[in-house]
Amino acid sequence: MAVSFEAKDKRALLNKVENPTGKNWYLLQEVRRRTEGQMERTMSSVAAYYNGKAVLITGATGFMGKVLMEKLLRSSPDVKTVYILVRPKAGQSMQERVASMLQCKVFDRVREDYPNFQEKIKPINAELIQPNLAISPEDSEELLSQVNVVFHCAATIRFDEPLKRALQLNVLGTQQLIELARQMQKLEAFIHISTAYANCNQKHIDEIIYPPPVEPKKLFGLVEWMDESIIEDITPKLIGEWPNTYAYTKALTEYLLQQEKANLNIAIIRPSIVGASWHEPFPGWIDNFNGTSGIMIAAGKGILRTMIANNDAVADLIPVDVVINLTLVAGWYTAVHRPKNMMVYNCTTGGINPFSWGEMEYHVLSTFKRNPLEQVYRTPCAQLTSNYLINWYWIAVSHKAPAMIYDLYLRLTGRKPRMMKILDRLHKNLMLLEYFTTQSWEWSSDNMNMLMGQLSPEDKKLYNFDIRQLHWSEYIENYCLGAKKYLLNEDMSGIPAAKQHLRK
Ligand SMILES: CCCCCCCCCCCCCCCCCC(=O)SCCNC(=O)CCNC(=O)[C@H](O)C(C)(C)COP(=O)(O)OP(=O)(O)OC[C@H]1O[C@@H](n2cnc3c(N)ncnc32)[C@H](O)[C@@H]1OP(=O)(O)O
Ligand SMILES: NC(=O)C1=CN([C@@H]2O[C@H](COP(=O)(O)OP(=O)(O)OC[C@H]3O[C@@H](n4cnc5c(N)ncnc54)[C@H](OP(=O)(O)O)[C@@H]3O)[C@@H](O)[C@H]2O)C=CC1
Repeated sequence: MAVSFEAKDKRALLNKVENPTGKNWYLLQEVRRRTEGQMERTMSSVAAYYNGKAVLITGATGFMGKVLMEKLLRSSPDVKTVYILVRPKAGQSMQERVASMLQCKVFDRVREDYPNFQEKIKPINAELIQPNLAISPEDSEELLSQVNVVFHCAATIRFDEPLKRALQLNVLGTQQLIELARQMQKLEAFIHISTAYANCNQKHIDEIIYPPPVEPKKLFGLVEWMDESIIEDITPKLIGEWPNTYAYTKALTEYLLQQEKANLNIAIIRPSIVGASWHEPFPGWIDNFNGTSGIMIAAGKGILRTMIANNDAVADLIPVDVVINLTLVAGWYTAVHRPKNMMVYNCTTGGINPFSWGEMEYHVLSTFKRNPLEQVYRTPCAQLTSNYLINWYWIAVSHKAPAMIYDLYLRLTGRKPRMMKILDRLHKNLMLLEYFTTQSWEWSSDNMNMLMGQLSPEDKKLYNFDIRQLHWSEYIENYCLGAKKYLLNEDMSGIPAAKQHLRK
């Protein structure tokens, strides 16, 4: 439905209509939603700031990059250009990748509001681990003369990434981007996305940069000349207290940014475990199986029956739209207020609106019992335990034994056995996540609160990151339904059949 509108007139019109009903009600709700959105935009300092600006985003094809791009284009439709660094991948050229990405559901809202939004996007062929980011001289020249704000989201987020590759991409890639940023003539802000777990060797994490055990630059030489297998061998010694190469390289990157900052206006955003959208662009929107989502689905499918987690530990989940709203506001604040020191924003929920793994278990299972996934393997029924012996027992009884029987049945009916393979992957996944599900951390959030205090009432609504308003039960329900819809492509109309299958 294409609705064109002029905000003030439509608002006046809407106020005259009393108690609309039926079809009109939906139409008027739609007009009201858009009108209010437009009025907020016209009064918003943050949205106004990005209008007319050239913005560069790395990692735009990723989970958070897509949400960032969508929100930026929807809230500041007059943004001058959104440059995105994209590499060719899996036999697809950069252009093909961007074209298929823009078809994604995540862009439906901006597509509806601004059908020509793609015209603002300018993809740049780039590969972060290549010298000079493999950007052509012409593209480089354009970026240097145009870009006002950089959002650096690209990273490898795999916990099992070999150290060499994680260093090359997360640390060296950022170093190269900073070198490029230093030459940008109109640069006003550089926003780096880190992780709240970069300093997970600390129990209380302040909004400061902690010195890493080794100078990042000392490791650069190592990456260049040392054989990959030798680096693998010394990885546990090098990463020390860190649980994986991902968190370790993110810590090194933060320190590197502080060292390389010079006169750049840099801010660091540290989100905790980023989950599906709370509201925008759609409640429950998610597009990957990382971290929580894959485990939720395994529980919903009845495959996961036991896992190591402390029921009382804080599950520091943060919705992706909250992170993106905070990121856009931080970009505005950094550019306009130019804080003297590099600001770090811990973007977490635990200290403000805590939620535990035990509560998570309850809400996930309850949602999937009411709204089953299609073709479930067994009834969703999982338990979290911190007792390794109990967990080991349930793995044998409730994971492996039924999987062996099921695989035998598949073999006997002429099909390929697959359940043990799925379980092996799940167990590897759970082992890597265990570090995060058995402990709690405390993050200070003074800078996030300060940022909220800087916002006008309109900006607070348009860029909402006030997680005190988050109702966990509702959020987790939407998250599970979003995983069903957007990850597994299951239609809600299939729920009665799924329920019948579950009963069988
Ligand atoms: C009772 C319920 C209670 C619920 C409790 C939930 C508890 C969750 C705990 C979460 C803790 C998370 C802590 C994270 C904290 C750090 C936050 C950050 O900064 S970290 C930033 C966040 N970083 C992270 O979270 C990274 C964590 N993950 C990793 O590092 C890796 O995934 C891995 C090493 C664990 C497994 O690697 P590997 O074995 O190689 O497997 P791949 O992954 O490569 O997937 C291969 C293919 O399978 C596909 N697929 C996957 N799952 C499912 C599924 N369930 N179905 C269907 N399909 C699935 C997948 O799409 C892929 O397809 P394709 O692309 O090939 O077509
Ligand atoms: N998801 C989470 O739970 C959390 C994420 N973060 C941080 O947020 C940021 C974004 O994470 P998220 O969106 O989840 O991650 P994704 O894995 O979804 O996206 C990663 C992005 O980085 C790009 N990228 C990876 N390698 C290269 C390369 N060599 N050259 C160019 N681009 C590359 C990917 O491009 P391509 O499509 O080509 O692979 C993709 O666009 C990261 O910095 C991460 O550390 C922080 C806390 C939690």
